[in-house]
Amino acid sequence: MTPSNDKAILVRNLEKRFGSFVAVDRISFEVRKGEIFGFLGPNGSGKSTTIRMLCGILTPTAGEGYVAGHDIVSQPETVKQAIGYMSQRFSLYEDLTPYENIRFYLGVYNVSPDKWKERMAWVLELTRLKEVRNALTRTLPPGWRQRLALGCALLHAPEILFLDEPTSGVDPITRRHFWDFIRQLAGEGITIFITTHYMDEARYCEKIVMLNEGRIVAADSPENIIRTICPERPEATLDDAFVALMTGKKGKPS
Ligand SMILES: Nc1ncnc2c1ncn2[C@@H]1O[C@H](COP(=O)(O)OP(=O)(O)OP(=O)(O)O)[C@@H](O)[C@H]1O
Repeated sequence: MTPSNDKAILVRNLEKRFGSFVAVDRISFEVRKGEIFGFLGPNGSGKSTTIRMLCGILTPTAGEGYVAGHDIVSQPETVKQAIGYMSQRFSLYEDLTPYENIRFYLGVYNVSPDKWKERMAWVLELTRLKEVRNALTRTLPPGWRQRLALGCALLHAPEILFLDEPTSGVDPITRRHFWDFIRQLAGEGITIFITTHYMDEARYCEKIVMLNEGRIVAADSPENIIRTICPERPEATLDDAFVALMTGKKGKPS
């Protein structure tokens, strides 16, 4: 298998075992460049394990994967340079200021020092945090900290952004603003790979892969998944389709 030009991510028969336990069971999927791609599944279904393999920090036990054209097994370091990653916990130093957090991540991502000033200004502008750049991060509202974490993940101008449950614990308005931001980034050509437990926001994804017990149980647009899984229920939601797929019950009228 070789990566093609319009694919940001290409995965074939990817597997991860921990001893005899199969956490990710030979999954295959593709993500187009600039796509907003949703990776959904219940707790323990293998989402984070897959993300860790795609980010080059966990070695698969079998299968292949290419991220931004780089082999996740033989080129994990180049993969890391091409991606941004934001976790549920935002990974910020709460006792540092936004300015100091950004300064820290410029070093982590190996951004060349002659670009620091320009990237710092760019990120403070993008995240609308210029006015509070010298306040303590822990004093900022969750939505602002979320923007800061997202900005830090973008400092090295990655081609692909991995967002692992980025909206956990933030209110619905902040979530909506966050999604406006995500769409803006995708519009600029950045590929978005996102996991979420909120089905209302998964509807914003152009394509979704649903995972259960390490296996792919659905892969399509949200609309097509709903139509296929709940064919007799025109009012069905993605939530209904998700529950039907995870419990093995057909999406019939109750
Ligand atoms: N290092 C490890 N050693 C053994 N088992 C592991 C290890 N990492 C993950 N697992 C197991 O693999 C399975 C998949 O875990 P994973 O964290 O990928 O799920 P997830 O879909 O991301 O769940 P969540 O939504 O709760 O984050 C779980 O049963 C987990 O206990």
